[in-house]
Amino acid sequence: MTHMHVAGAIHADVSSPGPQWLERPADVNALDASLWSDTTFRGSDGALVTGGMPVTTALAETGSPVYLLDEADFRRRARDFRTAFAGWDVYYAGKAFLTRTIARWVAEEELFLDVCSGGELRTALLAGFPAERIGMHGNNKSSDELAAGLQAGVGRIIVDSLDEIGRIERLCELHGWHARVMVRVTPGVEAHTHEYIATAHEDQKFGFSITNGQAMVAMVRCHYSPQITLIGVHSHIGSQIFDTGGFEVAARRTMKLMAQFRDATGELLPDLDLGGGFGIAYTSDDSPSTPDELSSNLREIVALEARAHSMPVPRMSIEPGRAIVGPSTMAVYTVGTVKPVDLESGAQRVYVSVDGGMSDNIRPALYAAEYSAALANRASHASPVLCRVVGKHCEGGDILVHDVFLPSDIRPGDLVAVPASGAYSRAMASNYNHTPRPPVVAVREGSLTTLLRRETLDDLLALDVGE
Ligand SMILES: Cc1ncc(COP(=O)(O)O)c(C=O)c1O
Ligand SMILES: N[C@@H](CCCC[NH3+])C(=O)O
Repeated sequence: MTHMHVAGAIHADVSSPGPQWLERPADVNALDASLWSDTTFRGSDGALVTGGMPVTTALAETGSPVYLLDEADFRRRARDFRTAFAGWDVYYAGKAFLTRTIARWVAEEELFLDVCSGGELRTALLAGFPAERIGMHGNNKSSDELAAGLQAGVGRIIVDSLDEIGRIERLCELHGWHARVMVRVTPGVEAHTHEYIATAHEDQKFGFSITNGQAMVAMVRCHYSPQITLIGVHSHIGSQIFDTGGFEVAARRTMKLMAQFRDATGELLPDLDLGGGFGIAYTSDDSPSTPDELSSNLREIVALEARAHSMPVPRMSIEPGRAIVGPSTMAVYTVGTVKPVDLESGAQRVYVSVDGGMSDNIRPALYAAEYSAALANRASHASPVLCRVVGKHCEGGDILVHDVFLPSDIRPGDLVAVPASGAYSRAMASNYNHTPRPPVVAVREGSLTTLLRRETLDDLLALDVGE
């Protein structure tokens, strides 16, 4: 069955039912609280409110598109991890999103910080983040990056190759520095997540394999190095993981390795880090665990394994990134065009093009990540229609939200907000099609603080030093 269209008209009554997991909402204006930050709700005039401010007011100030970060929500999630994991060290994973202000909040909330590049390290140090509370990651840290970390006195470097261990030794010897090191191991876990973000199976770039003996080789090498103090073992199984089974296997294998190391060398390593990767809700179909649930699961597993190997429970740490910053932030875009298309089934889908896209959120294109969205500047009495929110880039896969029901009267000039956009969106943004990257603005109690300003075309053109 095909339909005749008046330009732009939407046949709401024949909209596709959407994918199975996506229910046609009874009320298209309702927000699923599990997807939005703590302070977000639909105000009495129909516009979304976040951090005590209508998004329409925020956008009048910031321009579009923008990432609005709910500061109270970010701090609350950081605190929830710290409280639930009391006695463990919680490292905020800066790769998810890091600015100087964020580093300051992380310090104020008494978390530690995981950085994975010289740029993240510099950002943290510029913010005055205490170096001894920083852990430094990376599978190919340059000598310059290692030197910056060693000179600053970072609390630990998580080593990922024998080449890196050699590099650290040479730097320490040359400058009289000393390194506190953890060995990143690959426990051979198949984490249930997208293959690009699973990091504990054998055939990938991170870590030393426990199975083939490389992990023990690296540990022994560090143990006997005069420039290095080996403090423990690190495992990170992947990201956006819901099932604690993977952590259980990782804890079992890493603690067995620590026991074998003790038996071989007589030294009991004090530290074990189980990494980050705790999943969040991007759509109503996702049901993540709370920090309390994660904590009691992990504590139980670790206590069990410690007993099994007659060792004390190590000094434990974790590295959540997404679970702290992801839900705190919504991306807000302005609708530019609305175009209904007919599907083979005879149903219809509406393509809603916005003023951002894969340059500010690559995750749907890269990992087939699902998101949700809502009309943000007003409420609507129109019936829900199946939409696809797409960007403005010259790429068919430039999709922000594959499937979402929005009101059928959605039109150019409307604002669309995408929740759970705080992690790995702006942090992974590019300038594809010479697109300046959007700002990130914190909202709290009705006032705005810019964390990252909007990039301008002049910023981009300044890089182009040709004639
Ligand atoms: C070593 C390490 N720690 C922590 C994280 C943070 O992961 P997430 O943001 O999923 O918690 C990552 C990213 O996957 C990582 O590679
Ligand atoms: N960037 C990934 C997560 C992996 C990042 C850290 N190892 C994502 O957006 O889901």
